[in-house]
Amino acid sequence: MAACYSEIVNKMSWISLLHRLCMQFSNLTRSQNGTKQHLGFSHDVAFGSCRTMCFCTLNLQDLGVRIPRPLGNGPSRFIPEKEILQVSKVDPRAQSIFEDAFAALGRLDNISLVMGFHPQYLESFLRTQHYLLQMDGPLSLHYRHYIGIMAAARHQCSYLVNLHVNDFLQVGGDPKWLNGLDGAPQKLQALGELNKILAHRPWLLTKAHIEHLLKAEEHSWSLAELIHAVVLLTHYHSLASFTFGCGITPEIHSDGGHTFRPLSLSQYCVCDIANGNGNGNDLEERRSSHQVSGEVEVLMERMKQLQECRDEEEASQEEMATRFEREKTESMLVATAEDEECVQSRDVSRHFEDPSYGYKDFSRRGEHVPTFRVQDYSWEDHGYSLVNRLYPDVGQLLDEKFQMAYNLTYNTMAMHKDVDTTMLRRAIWNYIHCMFGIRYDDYDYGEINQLLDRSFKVYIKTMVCSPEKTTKRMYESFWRQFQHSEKVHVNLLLMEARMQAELLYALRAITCYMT
Ligand SMILES: CC(C)C[C@H](N)C(=O)O
Repeated sequence: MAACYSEIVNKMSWISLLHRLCMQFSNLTRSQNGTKQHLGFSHDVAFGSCRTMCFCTLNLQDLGVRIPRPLGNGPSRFIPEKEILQVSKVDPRAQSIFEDAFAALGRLDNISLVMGFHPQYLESFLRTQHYLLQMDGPLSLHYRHYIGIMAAARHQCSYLVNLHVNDFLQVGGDPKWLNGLDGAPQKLQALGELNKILAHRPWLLTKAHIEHLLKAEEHSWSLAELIHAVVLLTHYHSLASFTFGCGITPEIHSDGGHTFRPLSLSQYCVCDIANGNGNGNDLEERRSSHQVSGEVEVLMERMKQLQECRDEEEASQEEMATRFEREKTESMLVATAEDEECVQSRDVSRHFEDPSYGYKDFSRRGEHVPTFRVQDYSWEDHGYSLVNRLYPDVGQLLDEKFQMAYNLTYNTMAMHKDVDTTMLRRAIWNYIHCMFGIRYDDYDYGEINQLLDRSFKVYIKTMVCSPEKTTKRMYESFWRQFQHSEKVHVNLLLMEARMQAELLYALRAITCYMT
């Protein structure tokens, strides 16, 4: 009987997932003037499912079955659900990407919904991810998901771990491997060290690490497999940053996505509760603009002044180098968040050894990060072709995705239109690379201090170095007048810059090994 109940409950969580998706799609399918469009999911279908659900719920409840209900309000803890759904209502491109993603995977995850603010980028992101996980490639499917789990677990990202645990099992992965890295084949265990270094101190990678993996006799990796693994590791480290940086909530059917605690149903329809519209959190207070008014204008003024100075005087090479070193050292000392509010619903530490090896262990001591000169090894001139040679098409896909993130602009700054934001976006990208010791010798790092204020730097540092410590307060305290979509935009820059930085170190080590 117990088994039978748990089966029903399991089904119910799927029904509720389906219902949620239907509601989401019903929201997506309603166009601005309220007329319905003919898509795979219509409001009627959603409404039908909702009614079925109410019906099921009541009957099952009569039988004494515990009914799961969603926790949280939509895809992000930081962004009101309505705002996220609004995007796809007004942007047909986002809508069609969502449909394709749903058709390909049978799900539409919260990451995609939040990335939907930037459909052009989302398309490139999903294309790459689909290629890495599902298309022909050196690694078997269960290896790919396991590597995703290992990478996400480094940052205690239970959201991504859960997603890939499900995928891993679905493609026939051995459940025993999920008990910990010890339970996985030696070949994967050997990847643990690379995972750890890449995630926290990629500058320490040497060709010896690569050699260790490629020459391990019967457990050795081929070069092509290693490239595939490196791309997956860096993809999931940076996606963990995005997940925490945007406060992505667990999928409804995952751990932490639902609860069995009953809610007072008196004033709400069950469908409203399931849709997250029942508890009034959507009426989230708008950011109090009077305290921060002028913030955007000050920033725009600084950009203008810097542009003018740029045209006037040029600093010497030595001065430019000093400015980089100063910014790099300072970035090491920016404190990341306190431990408050960290949400962890599943013990993921068992997936990797040495959980103590995190960023904080050395940043406080002010470890010296060596300088990596982009003239010596860059993505465009070196990394790209190495990846493309060993794992065809992936270099191209990554390149498109990097460019997309780097060049994405709507020429807006909060409420201002027609603004050239290149300087600000460059400062963000270069600051992240600077934290990793990567230097562009034609960039004046003095600009960073003019454009990125302290609370923004704390957010960036936390999100890139210890993403699991990102808090809602941190998200709210930087750029208070900017739109949520702009903060998601910032997250895309951070995520891609981080991925490229890790990749540069890994690929440079591989190149050293090969030559
Ligand atoms: C990250 C933001 C400053 C981006 C800006 N809204 C733009 O469209 O360029």
